Amino acid sequence: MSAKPVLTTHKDVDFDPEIFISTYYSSVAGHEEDREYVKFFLDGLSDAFKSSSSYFFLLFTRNHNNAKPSQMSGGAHKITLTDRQTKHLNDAMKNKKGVQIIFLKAAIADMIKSGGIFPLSSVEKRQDELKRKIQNIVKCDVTQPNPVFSTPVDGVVFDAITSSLCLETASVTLDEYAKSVQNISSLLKPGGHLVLVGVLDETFYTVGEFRFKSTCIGKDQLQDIWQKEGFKILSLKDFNDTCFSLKRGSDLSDFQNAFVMVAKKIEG
Ligand SMILES: C[S@@+](CC[C@H](N)C(=O)[O-])C[C@H]1O[C@@H](n2cnc3c(N)ncnc32)[C@H](O)[C@@H]1O
Repeated sequence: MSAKPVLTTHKDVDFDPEIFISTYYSSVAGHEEDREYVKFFLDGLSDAFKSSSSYFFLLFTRNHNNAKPSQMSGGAHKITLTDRQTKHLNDAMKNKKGVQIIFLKAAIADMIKSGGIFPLSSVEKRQDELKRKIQNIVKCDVTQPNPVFSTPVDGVVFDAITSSLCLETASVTLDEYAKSVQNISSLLKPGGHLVLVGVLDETFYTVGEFRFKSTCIGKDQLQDIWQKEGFKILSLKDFNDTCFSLKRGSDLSDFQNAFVMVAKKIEG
């Protein structure tokens, strides 16, 4: 029998992206307990970005074209990648065989086989295109008032931000979550768009020997917090409405639902 995972938080322990990917994203269906939630995210992001879901793993998208959400994937030509840990992002950029944190080749390949979003010939092209657009990889801590504090992007306000499965794991209480929302909002220009991927009603998720605590946030609380921060929610798709009810209680994670939200920071 394997040892019981150690309960911790992202503040205390770095997680291992290789174990994370092999656990949750080994195929387009995701982990068997998660019942195609990866496909739900890809489809949801595909709708949000219209022509591409390549930004699945990108936290912050900087776009100098003032693009609308439907134009963001094509329009964004300067992208900044951020995370609390940046080593895996740097490795992935340097080494094609490195951690495939940006492109889930297996997942994309499966989708192609099943007639999904990507034509086969475009996968490598998209990968190269995205690599060209990534200008910076910088550390960020969403729990801090100035989350991206390192040069060269300190003080920059972004045209669009995308964040995936980060906010709920960066904190534990709803108050802390709301503070992270405030911190992220300070990085987005008024009128800018946010594309947010997350899970609902989750208290933990497990990566290898560590069980990370998570903010247990419901759909209404999510909307409430973003609206109070001055965002207009343009769309909010959730897994249980779109696919089927998860109702899970697993050793891996206890999230009950997942969502893709598109919101706009209100001007003035
Ligand atoms: C569940 S993983 C999600 C990884 C990836 N974005 C995805 O969608 O699969 C959570 C990520 O949040 C990052 N993270 C945790 N706390 C953070 C913080 N305070 N600020 C920024 N990133 C944080 C972790 O380093 C990790 O990469």
